[in-house]
Amino acid sequence: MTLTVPTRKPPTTAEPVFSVSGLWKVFGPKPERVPADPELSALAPAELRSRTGCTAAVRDVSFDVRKGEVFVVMGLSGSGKSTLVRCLTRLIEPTAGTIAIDGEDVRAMDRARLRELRRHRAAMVFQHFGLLPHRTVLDNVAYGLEIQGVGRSERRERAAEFVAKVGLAGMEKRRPGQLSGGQRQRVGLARALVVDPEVLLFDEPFSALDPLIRRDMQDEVARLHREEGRTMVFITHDLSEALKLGDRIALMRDGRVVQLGTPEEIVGAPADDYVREFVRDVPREQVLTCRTAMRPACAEDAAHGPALRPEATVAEAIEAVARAGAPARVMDQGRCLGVIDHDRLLGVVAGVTPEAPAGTAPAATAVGDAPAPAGTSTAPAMTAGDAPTPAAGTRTAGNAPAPAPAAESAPATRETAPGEHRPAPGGHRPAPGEHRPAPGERRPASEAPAGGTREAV
Ligand SMILES: Nc1ncnc2c1ncn2[C@@H]1O[C@H](COP(=O)(O)OP(=O)(O)OP(=O)(O)O)[C@@H](O)[C@H]1O
Repeated sequence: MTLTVPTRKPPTTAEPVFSVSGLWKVFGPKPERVPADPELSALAPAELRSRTGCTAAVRDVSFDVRKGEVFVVMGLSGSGKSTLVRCLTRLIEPTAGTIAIDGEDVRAMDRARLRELRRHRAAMVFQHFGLLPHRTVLDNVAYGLEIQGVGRSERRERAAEFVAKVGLAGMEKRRPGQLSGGQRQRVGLARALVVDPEVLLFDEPFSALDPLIRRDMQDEVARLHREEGRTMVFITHDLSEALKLGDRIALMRDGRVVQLGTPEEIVGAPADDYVREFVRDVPREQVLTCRTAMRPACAEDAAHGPALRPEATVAEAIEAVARAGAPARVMDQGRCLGVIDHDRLLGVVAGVTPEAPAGTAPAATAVGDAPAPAGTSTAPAMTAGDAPTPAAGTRTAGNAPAPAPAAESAPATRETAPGEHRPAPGGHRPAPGEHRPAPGERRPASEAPAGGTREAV
């Protein structure tokens, strides 16, 4: 699998735009009895179908989409992705549960309010974007403004701005038939963007595009997100697309969200065998970060070696360590959080957690980024008081790793306290002076992805 996962900002903890709780969508006769009856709601999909004739496309799903994040809904065909996202704006009527946008109850909205929701607040970009064939590119983009009643000259001016923004300047007068598939998709994107929605909902927008154009469009979405910080919900069944674009990923199976977390959490700590199978071929070094891979620093290595940010990928660390010929320091605001050496790098690539080198004492030290001049005393070794302390509610050393969260209700992500060592997702948090592989984190070498499947960033 080729993967180009950008170094990303830590996941936002901003307030939710969408809040979804206990959501069900059941197709079939008398659908509301399924979520209401614990016996029926516990049935496996095939049994539910044979006993009731119903399909539970979405089963008791809860999550928040936070302001400014790209929230990816991923899963195999038929897992319920489209149904779930269509429920958000009631393009499909939910059977049970609650949905709120900015605190407003979506299920209580009347038709006019719903229309307003779909036109102004949560615009959908479809795979088949339904461009109007007899209109020019400019008029297709302006269409969304036209239904909003914006005057002709203003809407043409704004449309031209968004045509340029998606890289189609000069093509304003063409008709959709004179465009390639990728260009048409850009028109669809500009048409959704021009109405300035709070949230963009993408339903597998690029799955019909050939791989190169697809990558182009993914980059376009990533760029727009970077520049505008717009909240996006993005459906895909393509893992590399999910890892590339998603700040967080909800992985669906048979209508349920089986895991919700950052790409790093999904790849580093699959919640079950299904997720593990999904992420098996992912080049871990391109997803896992230095914060996850590092070991505690000793006093002497806290002052030497190349400096990396905690969010840098292990792939970046491999390059830095190879160039310097020495372990890299993971630095945050002048503080050495830990060290990444060859053992750690190999451990990530092989999918195993290396044992600590004998005698390694952890040292989290407040030192400058610049290496200490030769002959000066190195930074002081960490005192007990400096020890990275787990934030309240997190695991402490020695605890078995908590199973990765099955849904939003579990703490899929959390902010890291300043100076705190963030544990490998599902992995281990070493106690001071201790290195222990986390149970369940160690993968047998036979399971490690073959070297041949990996490609450089
Ligand atoms: N109108 C409907 N009536 C009955 N069953 C439906 C209906 N729409 C969807 N389903 C069923 O609900 C389940 C989820 O479908 P959905 O389209 O949400 O999945 P998906 O993950 O988006 O799939 P894909 O990736 O193929 O688009 C499937 O079993 C599907 O057959």
